Amino acid sequence: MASSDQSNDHLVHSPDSQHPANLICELCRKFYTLGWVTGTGGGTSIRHNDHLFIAPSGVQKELMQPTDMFVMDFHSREYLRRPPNLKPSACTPLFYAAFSRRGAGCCIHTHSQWAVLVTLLVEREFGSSACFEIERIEQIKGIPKGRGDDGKVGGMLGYFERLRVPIIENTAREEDLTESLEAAMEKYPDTFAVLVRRHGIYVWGDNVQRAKTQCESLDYIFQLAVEMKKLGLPWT
Ligand SMILES: CSC[C@@H](O)[C@@H](O)C(=O)COP(=O)(O)O
Ligand SMILES: [Zn+2]
Repeated sequence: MASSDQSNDHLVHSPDSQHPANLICELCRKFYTLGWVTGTGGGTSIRHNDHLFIAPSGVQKELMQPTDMFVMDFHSREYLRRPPNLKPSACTPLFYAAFSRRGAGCCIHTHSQWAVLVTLLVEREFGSSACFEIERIEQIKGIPKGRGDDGKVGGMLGYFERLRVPIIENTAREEDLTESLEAAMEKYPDTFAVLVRRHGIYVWGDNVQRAKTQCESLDYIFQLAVEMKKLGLPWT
């Protein structure tokens, strides 16, 4: 992309609070108060039509401005807008996997301590991927069941159904998680989230509202699961 395209400011300037560049900043401010994007970790990306809105790497995510956002073309994967002196989030290939493989409209990455603790409570399984499983908790109904053959979300999990969230092993560099995240998506076609051991979680949804509420439901369930484990109560 020509360097003149770096100043495509119209892509991120909008008085509309629901514009992706504005929303990412607002969401990250909220997520910071929850401990989800502390110390520059974590982040959020939104797809709007063929534009992907991506935050910079290594910045305080709760202080970002709309003009800090990168904009990538979904099909060519070229940057239509690159703020000077910033690098795109290292999570970009993982966000891209959610957009391209799952048709997501938003993907959230948190470093929530509840997500990290849950990954420490599930044994690493030799030769097969590990998975967090829980059932008979009301908040499970905040998580979608998966997609039908038509590609549409097939309703929410029921109270008596089991929530499964695959866990992948962490890597030294965020980008290097991409292959195992994609493998977990293949193995668990119904999942809307993947935990990363000792690191956090990626949660995606058809749109911002769904990704956010699913992430909130999961975080609530993880906190509960950690407390249940301390009390010796079974998850399933
Ligand atoms: C506290 S550094 C965390 C990063 O290495 C990474 O895990 C992360 O979630 C954020 O990456 P970033 O490139 O800043 O968007
Ligand atoms: Zn991370």
